[in-house]
Amino acid sequence: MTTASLRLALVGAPNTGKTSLFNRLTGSTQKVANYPGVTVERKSGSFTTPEGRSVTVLDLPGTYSLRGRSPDEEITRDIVLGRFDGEAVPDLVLCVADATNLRLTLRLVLELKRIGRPMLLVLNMIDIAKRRGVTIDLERLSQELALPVTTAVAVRKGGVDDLLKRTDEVMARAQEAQAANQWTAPSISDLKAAQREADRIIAAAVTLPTKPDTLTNRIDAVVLHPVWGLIILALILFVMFQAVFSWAQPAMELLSDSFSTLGQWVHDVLPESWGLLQSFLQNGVISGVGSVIVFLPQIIIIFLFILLLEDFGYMARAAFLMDRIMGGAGLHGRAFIPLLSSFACAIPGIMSTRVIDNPRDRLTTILIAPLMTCSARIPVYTLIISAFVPATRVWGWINLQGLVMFGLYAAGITSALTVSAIAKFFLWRDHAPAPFMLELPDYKVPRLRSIAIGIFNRAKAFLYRAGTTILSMMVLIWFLASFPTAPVGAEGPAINYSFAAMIGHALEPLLRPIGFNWQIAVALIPGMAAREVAVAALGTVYSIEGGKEAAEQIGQVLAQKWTLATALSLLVWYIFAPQCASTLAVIRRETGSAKWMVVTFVYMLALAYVASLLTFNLARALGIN
Ligand SMILES: Nc1nc2c(ncn2[C@@H]2O[C@H](COP(=O)(O)OP(=O)(O)OP(=O)(O)O)[C@@H](O)[C@H]2O)c(=O)[nH]1
Ligand SMILES: [Mg+2]
Repeated sequence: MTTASLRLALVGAPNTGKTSLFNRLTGSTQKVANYPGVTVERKSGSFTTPEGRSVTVLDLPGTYSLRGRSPDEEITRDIVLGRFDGEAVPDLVLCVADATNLRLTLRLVLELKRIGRPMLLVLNMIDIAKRRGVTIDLERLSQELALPVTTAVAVRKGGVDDLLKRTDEVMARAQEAQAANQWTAPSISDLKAAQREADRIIAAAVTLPTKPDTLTNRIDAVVLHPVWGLIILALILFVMFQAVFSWAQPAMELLSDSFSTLGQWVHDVLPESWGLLQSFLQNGVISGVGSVIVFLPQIIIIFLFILLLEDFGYMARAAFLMDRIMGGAGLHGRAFIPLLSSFACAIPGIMSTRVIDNPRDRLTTILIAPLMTCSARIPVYTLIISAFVPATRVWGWINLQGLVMFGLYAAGITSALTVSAIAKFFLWRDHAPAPFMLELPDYKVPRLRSIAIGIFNRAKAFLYRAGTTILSMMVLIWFLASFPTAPVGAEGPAINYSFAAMIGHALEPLLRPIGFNWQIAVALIPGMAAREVAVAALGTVYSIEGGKEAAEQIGQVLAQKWTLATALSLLVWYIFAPQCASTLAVIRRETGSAKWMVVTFVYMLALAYVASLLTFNLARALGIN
């Protein structure tokens, strides 16, 4: 037995459970969801087989063929063929199939055989196949394909035991299983021939139940209905935003009170002569970082909804429903899931545009993804909404704050569609998007474990940001807002003499037309590191300015210091402004040029300024002050 690590690659059609297998084998927590195109990168992990072989396993994007039609499929092709930079060909190709739907994976298996690498076919989701009464003659299948075949249930403990055993067996005979690489890119007629062969093998080895699964069809009859479907989609989103405000409230108040108490405690415990440290801890660290962490309950609720819908299998349906509307705006149906992922954060959203094969369709999607309301905007929106929108109910049952939040999300979506329509009109009028094809997965009962992991990962990322980017920005802002100290005998709050005030006042003339004061100007620049920083920065600036009454809640301070017109203008600013440096960096990486990064920055900034200018002046003209 060799001591060098064996290299194993997970290859298969999209949504067959490759990442679930990867997680089960390696103990990782990579993202799993019930729609095609979740994985768009190569991920590696390791484990040891029962016989003690150490294995490096690669999780790859799903693909129907090695032709490499889109950037994510190219990654899979290059790894499998050994063309990926710094990566040797895999020692074993683990071909993963959905046991309830073998057609497309078997065609891929026939193509993969031409590479001449040792292979093992895994029929995953055998639990579902059994429940539905699908019977598969494994011996016959193995004979027909001339390959070893095993079954697995990636999501169940012990569900990969047989797979591990078979991996050892195959590796022991790996030398014999090798052959020369005869792969060439298949033509359409090659694919058709392979599909006929796959269908023949399925007819020989698989018996389908007499009563096919009708639950998925019954749900789809309602959910995909051209009218009911859209109403249901709108209702789901509506309930989600209502929940974000109503359910999160108690937890947020608890967190907010805890941070105030902590701040007060630090204030009381430290001797008066330690004023600088006192101010640093209370105003910089606790009030700054605390003002962001308070939003954790909202982030958790929004992700609970999104993850449940993803795992249930609804998201691919939503993409299908939105295809017509998106097509009208010049977007490909495949853009839906990347745009939806951008609700979490534009960065994974932009990365998941890799599933779009046409470069123009992909670029349009990348350009508008930052307009979708990412979760970093939630703190900014919530802070301003809670300070200025009364928590009353409209028609007795609709939470007004939730309604405004819904409106802000809708504004983000509408503007994204508009920008796409404009881009299409001016840049590529002659280009018609290719027809949209997406396999609709069967509905599955959401798995508690993967929902929990998803929420945990999101919460961790959020807290990590609070502890790193946001904390370090807060230290900087506290410093800028505290130094230089006020000269002896000076009047007014000391902050008026600080660097922060100097910077803020320098920028103020530019921002006054849109209703921003110098404190907002100070918050916007560090807000480029992460949007939430703006909230924390306002917290720090106002709490230093407030002096003794600093324990007051930031929301109450804003309600006193800003006019409603300013608040509205800032909300609108946050819909459009390119307030995130990491997103710009990812645009540069994914488009391979600085050009599109600059284009995004400029168009979003222009949009933000004009929209805020209109909002502020309109609000004042209407007498809202
Ligand atoms: N019941 C059951 N569900 C499974 C099994 N394996 C995966 N799933 C579910 O199938 C869905 C897809 O799983 P993923 O692991 O994301 O599939 P993937 O092949 O990585 O998908 P892509 O990255 O999009 O190619 C998820 O909802 C999983 O929970 C299984 O063996 N049994
Ligand atoms: Mg995957």
